[in-house]
Amino acid sequence: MKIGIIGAGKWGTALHFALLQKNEVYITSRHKHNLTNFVSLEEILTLEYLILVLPAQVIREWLQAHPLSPHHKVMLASKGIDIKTKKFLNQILEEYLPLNHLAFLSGPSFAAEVSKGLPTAVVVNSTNENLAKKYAAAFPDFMKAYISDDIVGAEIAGAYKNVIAIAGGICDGLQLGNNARAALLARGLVEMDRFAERFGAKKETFLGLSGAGDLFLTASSKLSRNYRVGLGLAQGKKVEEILKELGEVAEGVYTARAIYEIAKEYAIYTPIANEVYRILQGKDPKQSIIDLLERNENDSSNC
Ligand SMILES: NC(=O)C1=CN([C@@H]2O[C@H](COP(=O)(O)OP(=O)(O)OC[C@H]3O[C@@H](n4cnc5c(N)ncnc54)[C@H](O)[C@@H]3O)[C@@H](O)[C@H]2O)C=CC1
Ligand SMILES: O=C(CO)COP(=O)(O)O
Repeated sequence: MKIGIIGAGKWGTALHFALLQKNEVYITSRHKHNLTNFVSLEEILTLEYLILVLPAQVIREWLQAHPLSPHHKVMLASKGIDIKTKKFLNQILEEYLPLNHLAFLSGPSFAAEVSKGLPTAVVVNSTNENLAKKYAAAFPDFMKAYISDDIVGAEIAGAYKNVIAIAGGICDGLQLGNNARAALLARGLVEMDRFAERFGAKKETFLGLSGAGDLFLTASSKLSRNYRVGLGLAQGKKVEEILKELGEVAEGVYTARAIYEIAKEYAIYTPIANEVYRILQGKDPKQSIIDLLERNENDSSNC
């Protein structure tokens, strides 16, 4: 299969390494990289099967500047929610290509481990089963690719887990212990599912790789940029300083605001995401812990 990857950050280059095992893979980025088959964007756009791996907050402007053609098929590998429009990334891509030309990649997949060829499981989500199978078949033997049609669930799970991962970093940074982290991840998963089901997502998506799998991976490891943001916040650092030190994208910082605003508009109970948003705005993380431990009549569901 000939594949064109757009974006040569950590995840784009990891996918380039992995997919080269079984495919003819080309890659492009706004800056030149010394990678096999690094070509111009113009050359990439002559290919039919593409993978878009840019930070979520630039996807919309990138698509506006580089309109895709009707023959393109795109698998989006980014995770986030556009804060300007409050749209999920599948909603944005559907403005540029028909749904049956789109697939969305989700699941527990640190680029650093994929680049080492370590065993990884992902999910290719599409309403077009044949397209999902085609992209899934492109993955190498060390990456097991499942398929699903729950695009909304996968998109929300992949975005929301980054916000809970920031909370996980805060929890460990404050040395609150294993009991606290377990409670946080369990209640975070319930919150992710509660939010997503309002937009038609399937509960089973949150019990699988896209939800629980990616959440447990990201919210407990220093390999996660979002978890490391949480560690910095627990040390009292400002988010601007943390992101400067990080030098890479931490999607949860933007997704937290998107979820906070969407949840307010739709009256969805999202206590953990709300506290992460408030901490990013300067609230003392220790006060957030106190507030989250307070009983609330909304807490009874899905214990
Ligand atoms: N790193 C990882 O382990 C994983 C990342 N992802 C997702 O993949 C997406 C990309 O993440 P990473 O590659 O890790 O980020 P990164 O920070 O390593 O790289 C981002 C890339 O996007 C490029 N870029 C930034 N602004 C741009 C613009 N306006 N136009 C064109 N290119 C631009 C940068 O030059 C850089 O090459 C994110 O949504 C992330 O959540 C998903 C799974 C794993
Ligand atoms: O999405 C990821 C793993 O599945 C990467 O997480 P971070 O963006 O927090 O590094």
